[in-house]
Amino acid sequence: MNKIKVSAVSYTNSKPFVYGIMHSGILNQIELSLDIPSDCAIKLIENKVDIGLVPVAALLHVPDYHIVSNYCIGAVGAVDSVFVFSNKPISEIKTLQLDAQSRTSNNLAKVLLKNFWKINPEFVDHDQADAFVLIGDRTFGKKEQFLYHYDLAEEWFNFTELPFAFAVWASNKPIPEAFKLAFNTALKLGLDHREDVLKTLNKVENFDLDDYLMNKIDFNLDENKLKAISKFHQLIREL
Ligand SMILES: C=C(O[C@@H]1C=C(C(=O)O)C=C[C@H]1O)C(=O)O
Repeated sequence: MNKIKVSAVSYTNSKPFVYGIMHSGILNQIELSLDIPSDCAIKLIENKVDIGLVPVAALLHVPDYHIVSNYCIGAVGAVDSVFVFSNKPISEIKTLQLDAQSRTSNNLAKVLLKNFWKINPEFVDHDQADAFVLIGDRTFGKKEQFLYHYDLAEEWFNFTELPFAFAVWASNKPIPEAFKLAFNTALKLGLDHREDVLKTLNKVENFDLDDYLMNKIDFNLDENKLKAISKFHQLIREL
């Protein structure tokens, strides 16, 4: 049988999933790659992989997508790794630089700027902007370096009273039920072993990795996160 090609996110938030895949029998049915989120998106859209831990904003560009797991990269309130950083308060921001590694958070910033903060900054492609979006491990320990930091999952919660899902496991074609079952069992194994995953990680200054993987990232793709995804998609379409 041909192996199922899977692209997972290369950030710390996905380490429990990768641990689960590496420590279960499913590994020999999979060709696994670890990619930055924007590459996960491109690979799924261009059919270079069958399944991706894909930024939810990119699902709008996958014609026939199927969510293949009840797990995700989400948060209920603050996530602690997706920010707009600035030395000005949000109301004074005139220019904003997006994060080239992101698909979801860039769109989330645009949605919140328009609908929640109700400002209309220019999106620029240089690092002299008043503010910038940054996601993933590159944000760890950086909060104190700026006068203002806006956690976008927390701001989404303030705006909608909903949790948020940044990335979901989705395929671009139907996937056999038996594989899906084994895949989800592997993901669960990883989540159940987060303490072991944490033991393998190097300490990060000014950042609580334990709190991040045990509390801040919410891995369950429940009803309210699905509701959030559909609201988010609608707001992206209206941008
Ligand atoms: C919470 C995060 O979620 C992520 C954010 C993504 C995005 O903005 O496109 C995609 C995948 C996730 O890794 C993070 O990376 O910090």
